[in-house]
Amino acid sequence: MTTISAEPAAPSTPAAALDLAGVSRWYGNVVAVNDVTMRLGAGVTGLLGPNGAGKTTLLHMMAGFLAPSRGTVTLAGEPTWRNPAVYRRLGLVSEREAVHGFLTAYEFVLASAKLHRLADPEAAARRAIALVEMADAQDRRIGTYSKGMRQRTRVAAALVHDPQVLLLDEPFNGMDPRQRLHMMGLLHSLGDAGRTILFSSHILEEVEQVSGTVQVMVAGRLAASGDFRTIRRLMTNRPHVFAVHSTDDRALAVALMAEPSVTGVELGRTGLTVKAGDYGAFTRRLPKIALREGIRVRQLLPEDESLESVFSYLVEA
Ligand SMILES: Nc1ncnc2c1ncn2[C@@H]1O[C@H](COP(=O)(O)OP(=O)(O)OP(=O)(O)O)[C@@H](O)[C@H]1O
Repeated sequence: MTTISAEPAAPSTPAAALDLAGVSRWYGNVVAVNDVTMRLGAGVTGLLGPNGAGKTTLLHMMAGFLAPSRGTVTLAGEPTWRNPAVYRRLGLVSEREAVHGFLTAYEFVLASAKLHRLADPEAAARRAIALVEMADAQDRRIGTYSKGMRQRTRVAAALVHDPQVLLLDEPFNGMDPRQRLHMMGLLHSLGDAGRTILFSSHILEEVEQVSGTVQVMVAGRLAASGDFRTIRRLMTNRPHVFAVHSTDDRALAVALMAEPSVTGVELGRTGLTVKAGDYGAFTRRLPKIALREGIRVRQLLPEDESLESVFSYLVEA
């Protein structure tokens, strides 16, 4: 993990909890967020879920940009929707946001400071830029920056008013590994300084590396939440599904049913569908069983490895 040399200042007021109580949001017939209840406190939380799970909608409701159709989002007890007092305590880095390439980072962040009507916008812009380690490049045009530098500039703009809560929508998208590490270090140090940081991602590894706590969303619902080790265990211990075809599927099915690593076998027209609790144990055992039974395995294909299926397992669990 890279370390951030500029010591991030703690927010001027301590972090307050962001509370979601029975929050739903629908667009016509589409239920984007369905009855989500969660509490976020100081530190880094990852919001994990496949595309379309409702992460962006949830973040926008948290930030007060979107009204919940039902339920409430509150920061330290105050609703975030239509509440300018709360906007001063929150920052949002949205997923896609065009930044004028002809501006310098300093000009861009300064504009954000002025929008917030800060007493000393110049000092606030310089402080936020130092926090994301962009001071050296702050007078260059944004058009000349790398993706990671542009992203850090947007984080600086969202931090310029020293918010207690920072929400980031897919901040690692399109970054190379070095830029990722840098951004991870930055989020860590902001969280360690007492801010409430929530970032969304559809990649478990990303969330694992940055956050202590993970909230998993699937199809608008909160499917799981907890420490990343618990989430990882839930995801890797799920049953794996394999398509198996051999010279004698019927005999192989009988032999497999006696195997402890196998939790289900189905004989179909094109072969067997086998469910196994442990991926490694099953793939090691199968050739041995086939040899013992005098059967030749013609095909072994894992069937169920899409991200969506992993997530839907969590919903069913
Ligand atoms: N303005 C809108 N009008 C209609 N449907 C919408 C609107 N915004 C989002 N949706 C739908 O709500 C659901 C959740 O979308 P959302 O963007 O919140 O998910 P997400 O997890 O952020 O996914 P992604 O990472 O792909 O942005 C999707 O089915 C999406 O099509």
